[in-house]
Amino acid sequence: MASLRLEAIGHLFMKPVDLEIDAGELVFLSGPSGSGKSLLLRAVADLDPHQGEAWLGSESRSGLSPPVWRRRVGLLPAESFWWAERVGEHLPGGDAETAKSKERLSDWLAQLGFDLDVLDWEVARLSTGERQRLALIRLLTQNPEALLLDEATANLDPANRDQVERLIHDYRRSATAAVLWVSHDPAQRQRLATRAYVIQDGALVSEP
Ligand SMILES: Nc1ncnc2c1ncn2[C@@H]1O[C@H](COP(=O)(O)OP(=O)(O)OP(=O)(O)O)[C@@H](O)[C@H]1O
Repeated sequence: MASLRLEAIGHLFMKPVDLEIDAGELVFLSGPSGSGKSLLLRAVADLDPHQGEAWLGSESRSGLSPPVWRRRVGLLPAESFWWAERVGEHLPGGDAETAKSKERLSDWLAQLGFDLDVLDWEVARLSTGERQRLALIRLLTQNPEALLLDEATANLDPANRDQVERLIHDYRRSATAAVLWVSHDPAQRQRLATRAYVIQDGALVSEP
């Protein structure tokens, strides 16, 4: 239930950005390859050196420890990182037996086309699209209050893309989460967002 506010956030390739996303609002961000979209999300998540400050409601990022900030402002990177052998090891209560009693987790898995036995799968066998969908579920299990999504549907076919869009929509509504979504897809912007920005010459420009 908090807005996400960027105050003069800048990095090596970008002029400082001021942007406020209301609680429950979804804002799109696009721009040419290499224009600095991912670096901007990483700066907001405090993963790279940068200037400026970010706020979640009235709480500043610098007032919170980095792990707490990153749990509350969840980043879905374009390429997810997996550190354990099996999918379920990356999720709280992520073994198939416990997950049965976790209605939300099993619902999310079903919504994205997985049975509970996916939790026993080895990460090494996951396709790119499976990784992407499971990384989203992993992120949501941490109950983030705001989302930073880096091309969340880039590797998906239209049916899976629609399912992911729906899940993010439902989560945004139920958690009243502010969402900043990097996407190259103008049709996706038309479907989902009321406000969109593009990075041009290192600056954030509002799109009509
Ligand atoms: N660690 C780094 N050191 C130096 N340059 C970097 C580093 N990370 C990214 N860059 C450069 O910064 C620029 C912006 O990168 P970024 O990943 O933000 O682009 P992007 O807009 O997300 O592009 P794409 O749409 O292709 O994903 C690129 O030119 C990239 O090569």
